[in-house]
Amino acid sequence: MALNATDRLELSGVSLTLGDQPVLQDLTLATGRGEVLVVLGPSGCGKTSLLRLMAGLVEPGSGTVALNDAPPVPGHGIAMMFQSYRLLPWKTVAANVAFALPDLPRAQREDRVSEVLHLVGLERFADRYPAALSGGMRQRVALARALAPRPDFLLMDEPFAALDAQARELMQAELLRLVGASGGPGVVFVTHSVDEALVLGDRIILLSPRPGRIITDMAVPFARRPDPHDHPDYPALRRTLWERLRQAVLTDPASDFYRPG
Ligand SMILES: Nc1ncnc2c1ncn2[C@@H]1O[C@H](COP(=O)(O)OP(=O)(O)OP(=O)(O)O)[C@@H](O)[C@H]1O
Repeated sequence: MALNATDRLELSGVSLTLGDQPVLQDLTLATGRGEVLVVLGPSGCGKTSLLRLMAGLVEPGSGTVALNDAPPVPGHGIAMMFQSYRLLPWKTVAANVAFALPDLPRAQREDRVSEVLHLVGLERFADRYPAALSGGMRQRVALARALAPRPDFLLMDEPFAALDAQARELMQAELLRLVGASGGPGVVFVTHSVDEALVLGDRIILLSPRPGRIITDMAVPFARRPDPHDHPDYPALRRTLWERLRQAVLTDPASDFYRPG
């Protein structure tokens, strides 16, 4: 996929230690607006820490992180989404989305809120409270809130992991539709699921157990196709990723699965 040269998120030789734990080691990668980069890896390998580095919430111990050639500043050009919806229960859907646009004059803010609620199909629910919505709908509100300030990049930390299978599939399709639209952000999407990685990713990086290193960086040959599961390359790629994940976990001395000898 051709990356947009003007909106780039780049890591160069990045390592991170938290407390006395080396968490990430020598990561070099670049992504751009319009790409869905999936980060796959075993538990505790540093996936969330990688997103926090990209958002400017932590600084690397060595190496550099750059959003459009400058260190990322929290809240500028980057939005985050998590497994928990993090909605304010005492505010309506519209007010939750508006919360992401504190600097816009009121009329413009209302227009933008309507626009993004329309994008995610929730315009009829603008006056409801989160408690009255299903999990999938709440996650749509969180997506609308993340997209409202038109971020260059959307960093997503297992955002659909708590949804039931059907809602998860709908949200995956929704995300690809929104990213595919012109002006859609670049996405860095963390998941434990090989299938989710293959359905969503233009590119997949696989991290080793902690300290996380990139052990695979692959383009997905059927990215953005309808019905990716039916593509002839799907089973082989799925097997390859599973095998690499399994090997990484089995050879990790810190893993519960490690069996010496
Ligand atoms: N503030 C901290 N101090 C020390 N260690 C930390 C700190 N924050 C995270 N860690 C450790 O760093 C490692 C990476 O954590 P991180 O949450 O980035 O991994 P992850 O791949 O997202 O995990 P999971 O898949 O379980 O969500 C973990 O072993 C965690 O215990």
